[in-house]
Amino acid sequence: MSARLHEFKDGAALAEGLAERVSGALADAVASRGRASIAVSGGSTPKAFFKALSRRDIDWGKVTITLVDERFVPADNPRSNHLLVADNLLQDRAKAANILPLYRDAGSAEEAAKIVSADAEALGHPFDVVILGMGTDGHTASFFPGGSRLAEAISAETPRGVITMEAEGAGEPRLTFTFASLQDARLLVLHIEGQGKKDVLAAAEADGPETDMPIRAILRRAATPVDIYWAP
Ligand SMILES: O=C1O[C@H](COP(=O)(O)O)[C@@H](O)[C@H](O)[C@H]1O
Repeated sequence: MSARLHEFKDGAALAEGLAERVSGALADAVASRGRASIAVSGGSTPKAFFKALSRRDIDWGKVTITLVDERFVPADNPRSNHLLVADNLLQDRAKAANILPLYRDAGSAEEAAKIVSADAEALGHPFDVVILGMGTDGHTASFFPGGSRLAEAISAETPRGVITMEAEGAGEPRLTFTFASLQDARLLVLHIEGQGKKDVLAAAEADGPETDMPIRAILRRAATPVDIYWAP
C-alpha cells in the first residue's frame, strides 16, 4: 500500500500541521457518528504534537483517547505512555476527552490485556485516528524485532484487541494493540522526526523480512494508506 510523505521545516510546524489534520478527522467523526476515537503512541516524539492538539477547539467530550501501546507500569511511573498523554494531551480544551488506559492493576499483563481488549470493543472499529511512532530498530507500537509474540501481533489473522509483548531492549513487559486493530484506521499516521528516523524508514521500505523491521507490516499491508509526517 502506497504511503504519502508530508515534510515540514521543523518539529513545531509539524506539530501544528498534524494537529490540524487530526483535529479535522476527529471533528468529522463526531459530526458523522456522534463520537470519535484516537489511539496515540508514546515515546519522545509526540510531545509537541500532543500540546498543539490539546488546544484545538473540537467537541472533546465526544472523543476517546487511547494508546497504541503501553509499558506494564502504573500511570504515575515516569516511563508510562499514559503519563505522557495525561501531561501533554489531556490538557487545555482536550481536558474534556475520555481516556481508555491500557495499564490495569490486574495482577499480570495478560490479565490487563484481556480487560482492555473487552473495554476497547465499546469504542467500535475501526479507530478514527491512529498515530504510530517508530523506533530506530524499526519497531512500531510494541511490535519489537525479536518480540516474544511478534508473529502473532503482526499477523492479519490475529483478532483486534490488545496482547502482551516482551522484548530485549523494551524494558518492562508491554501491552500493544494488534496489527488488525491499527491497520484500518480511518486516518493512519506515522509520525517520525530527524534524519536518523528517515534513514530507518528508507531501510524499512526496502526488501526484507517484516520480523527484522516490524514497521514493514504497516507500510506493506495496512488497508489504509499511511500518511507519514516528518520533520528534520
Ligand atoms: O517504545 C516506544 O517507542 C516508540 C518510538 O519512540 P520514540 O521515543 O523514538 O519517539 C513509540 O512509538 C512507542 O509508542 C513507544 O512505546
